[in-house]
Amino acid sequence: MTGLLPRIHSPADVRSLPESELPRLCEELREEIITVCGRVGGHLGASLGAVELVVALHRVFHSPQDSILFDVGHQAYAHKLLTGRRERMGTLRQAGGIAPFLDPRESPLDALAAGHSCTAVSAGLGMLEGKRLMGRTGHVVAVLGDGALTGGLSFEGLNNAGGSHLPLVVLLNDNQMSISANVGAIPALLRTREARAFFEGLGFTYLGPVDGHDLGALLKALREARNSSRPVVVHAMTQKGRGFPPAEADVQTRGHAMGPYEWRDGKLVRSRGGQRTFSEAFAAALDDAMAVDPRVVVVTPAMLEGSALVDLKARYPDRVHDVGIAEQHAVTFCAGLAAAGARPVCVIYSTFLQRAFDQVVHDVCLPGLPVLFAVDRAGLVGADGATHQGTYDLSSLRALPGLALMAPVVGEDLAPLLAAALAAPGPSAIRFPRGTLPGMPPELHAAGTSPVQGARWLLRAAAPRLTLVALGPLALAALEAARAEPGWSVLDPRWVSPLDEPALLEAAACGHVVVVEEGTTRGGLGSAVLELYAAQGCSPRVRLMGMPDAFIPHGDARAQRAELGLDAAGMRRAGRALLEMGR
Ligand SMILES: Cc1ncc(C[n+]2csc(CCOP(=O)(O)OP(=O)(O)O)c2C)c(N)n1
Ligand SMILES: CC(=O)[C@@H](O)[C@H](O)COP(=O)(O)O
Ligand SMILES: [Mg+2]
Repeated sequence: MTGLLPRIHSPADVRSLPESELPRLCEELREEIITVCGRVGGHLGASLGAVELVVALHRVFHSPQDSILFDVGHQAYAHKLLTGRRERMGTLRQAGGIAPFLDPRESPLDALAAGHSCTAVSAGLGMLEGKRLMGRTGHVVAVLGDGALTGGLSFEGLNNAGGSHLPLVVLLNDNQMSISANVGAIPALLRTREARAFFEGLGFTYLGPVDGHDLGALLKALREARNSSRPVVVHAMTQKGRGFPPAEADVQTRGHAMGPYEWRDGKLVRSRGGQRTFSEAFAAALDDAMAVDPRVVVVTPAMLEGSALVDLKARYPDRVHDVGIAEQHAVTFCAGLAAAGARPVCVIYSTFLQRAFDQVVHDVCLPGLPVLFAVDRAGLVGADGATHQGTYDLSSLRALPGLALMAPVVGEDLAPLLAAALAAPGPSAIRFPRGTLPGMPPELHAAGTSPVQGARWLLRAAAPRLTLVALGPLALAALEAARAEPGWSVLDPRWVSPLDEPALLEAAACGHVVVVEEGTTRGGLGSAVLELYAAQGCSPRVRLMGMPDAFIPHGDARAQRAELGLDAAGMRRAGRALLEMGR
């Protein structure tokens, strides 16, 4: 018997199937998602839980005339499979392949470009209003998870939508999970009868709760929602990871995001590498700091798992706070903690910190409060692509008066930098990348990891011709490059703000400086160095290397580094070209 999926190229094909075939279609979608994720990894749990929702949505709504907006987009693999991308799904999250989330540039059936959470209601309402303004018809459905209801932006949208009386359909995919178990009062309220009163109080018609795996019930509720002339919430209860026993059994995340896996002798084998990550090393340093200083508290906006804080939370349940997908709140909550005398550490991905920039400026830096931002996933992140690259933390944080900004080269740098940050009277940030810890090269052993004040020479040429000023782990590639080039020195600036000005002026004395950072070159470390040289009337030849003025898509981070010249070979090429210019 041939499958149904190969015959489905668009939502119209889903609509043309007899309703009795839909359960089989769901089964095939699950099999395909499990197979694809096994090969290439991905957001398995959420996508498995949303299979029936996706099928029912495409059955009831006619996209692209109707717009279906998936919050984040990590739950929408079934949507990708039903919208002409099945044959390319094996390229998911790889360079040039199918995108990790949804993007209208990949398919006109992706109504919303996303990757960050809590945007669907606002964008959906805007689309509905935009269609009205442009004289276009078509329904709009915002599909969001219970996790998205921990974020303020969703509520800004719900407030506006409920007051607008426009017929926005909100499909609430309630699986009781964010990445970890969901947190706070609102998810708890969703489990009670108050859910109806809550949404009705906000101006919505409430339909549910419906079993989100019961196609009949879903189709009925969605048809009713489609026919409504006012805002509607359809509350669907789903199971994250459904249909894949290892995900269903994973109490931590229900298989939220999994690396490639395979079955051997009936058992699932995951290749996790086993090496320690920067996040894990930072969490270990935090553990030590918390043991000796009871003022230290840790705050994460819904990234306990990714930031390796699960064990720390178990050890210090009252001093590690998961505040939900609420970056703005996380930062201002830290400001309050600091104002009360605590030493808060806000562990936050670089890309998600973007959402809380004003809170960093207004609530933390302006009053000069001692909040430490542990900026995880700084730089290239790989398969999550453009929405998740840690591109802007250096250039945005560097601009803030009084904020000390530091970067470790190796894991051994983390504890001394953390100690320095916790001892500082004002705000500070330590940025570190996604991925495993590098080894400690002999030059770093010699230079040492403390004291941490100022820059650190990792290699000093006897007759210097060029200095590589390289931030974070890129200093290791700089060392490799410089070892092969006579007359090249390597300076690890360690602090982007305040800059170690004497060391950077010394770096310029040889006449040629290459500044390397994993962040946008617009306004980052390189710009800071150029500003210093301009202010001091010092004019070496300078080349800036970093992330370009463009959004970098999904791909292998290591390969992308090489493409951008952020490896030893690229630094050698750049340095040589700079020296050539001087001839
Ligand atoms: C602004 C922002 N913060 C954090 C994340 C990381 N993140 C991605 S999915 C997710 C959980 C979302 O939970 P929910 O909306 O309930 O969807 P589910 O995964 O349960 O289907 C989180 C925290 C993000 N994508 N965007
Ligand atoms: C969808 C989302 O935002 C997260 O699941 C993210 O993909 C996690 O990234 P890490 O794998 O780097 O923790
Ligand atoms: Mg959820």
